[in-house]
Amino acid sequence: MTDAMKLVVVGASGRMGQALIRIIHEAEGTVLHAAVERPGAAAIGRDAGEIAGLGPIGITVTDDPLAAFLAADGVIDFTAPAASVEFAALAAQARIVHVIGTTGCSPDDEAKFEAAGRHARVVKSGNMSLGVNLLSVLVKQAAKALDAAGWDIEVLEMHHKHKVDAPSGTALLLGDAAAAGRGIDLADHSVRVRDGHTGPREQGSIGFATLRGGSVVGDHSVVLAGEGELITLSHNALDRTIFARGALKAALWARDRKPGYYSMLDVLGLSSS
Ligand SMILES: NC(=O)c1ccc[n+]([C@@H]2O[C@H](COP(=O)([O-])OP(=O)(O)OC[C@H]3O[C@@H](n4cnc5c(N)ncnc54)[C@H](O)[C@@H]3O)[C@@H](O)[C@H]2O)c1
Ligand SMILES: O=C(O)C1=N[C@H](C(=O)O)CCC1
Repeated sequence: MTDAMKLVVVGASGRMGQALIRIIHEAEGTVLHAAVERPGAAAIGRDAGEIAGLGPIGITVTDDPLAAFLAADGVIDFTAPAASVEFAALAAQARIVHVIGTTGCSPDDEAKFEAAGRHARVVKSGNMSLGVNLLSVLVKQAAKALDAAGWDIEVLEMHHKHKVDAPSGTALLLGDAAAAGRGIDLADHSVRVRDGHTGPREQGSIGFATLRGGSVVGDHSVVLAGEGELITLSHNALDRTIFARGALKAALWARDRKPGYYSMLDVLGLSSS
């Protein structure tokens, strides 16, 4: 029997960090090895279980990721772009699994994650849920089937008021799926803001609309708008545990892989769809 996978949660006192600590605590086959927060965070020195609402579990939150990664098998990272870049270098040094859920990363950050995949087993996705990844496959198929001359594609998203990046990682993932279906590059065809006298819609563009408010966990719709009819493909996240469960699945999947840069579609066996 293989030993339980020893996981580090970075960003331990964040919304996702707490959800991850709870999920790891109840899951079979994984154990919380360490919990890391940024220097100066109120959680440093506190018990990780207390922070996540479990009661004490004997893991003290630290601000020393290098020491935390040393004897670990993997790190799960839902933090911020600069922090994830730093963790990618450390995970590559330790040659462990690095599951990255952080969104809002720049192309330069993405290049660093890919480079880290030469030594670490990196899994990165803008959305770790099964539902959104399956939705992306459907969006790709729909965009392929419906020609750009007759069908316009718009991606809508709403998240809680604390979210700091836009469009969401999921919206971009769905936009990428639509672009892949059409055989185009999203960067050359996306319209991320409309304001003032915009003129008519450019044929073949993929538009984004962002809403922020309240405690919405994550709602996404891809609208395919034709003459006289609309197709809407949607996903509503009701609870953050869907992302935490997906991240855990990714860590366990990556444990026996060779070093590389993987997506959630690889984990779910949907990458050839
Ligand atoms: N891919 C997905 O499925 C998915 C799902 C949910 C959230 N997210 C993304 O995950 C990220 C975090 O979301 P959240 O709602 O938990 O945010 P949050 O602000 O509640 O938590 C982020 C945590 O990271 C910590 N952090 C920042 N820098 C750090 C550092 N250098 N070292 C250690 N900890 C550090 C912060 O102190 C904070 O506690 C965001 O980018 C969000 O978009 C992705
Ligand atoms: O709460 C967030 O922040 C979320 N971020 C991801 C995104 O940017 O798509 C996934 C949904 C929740």
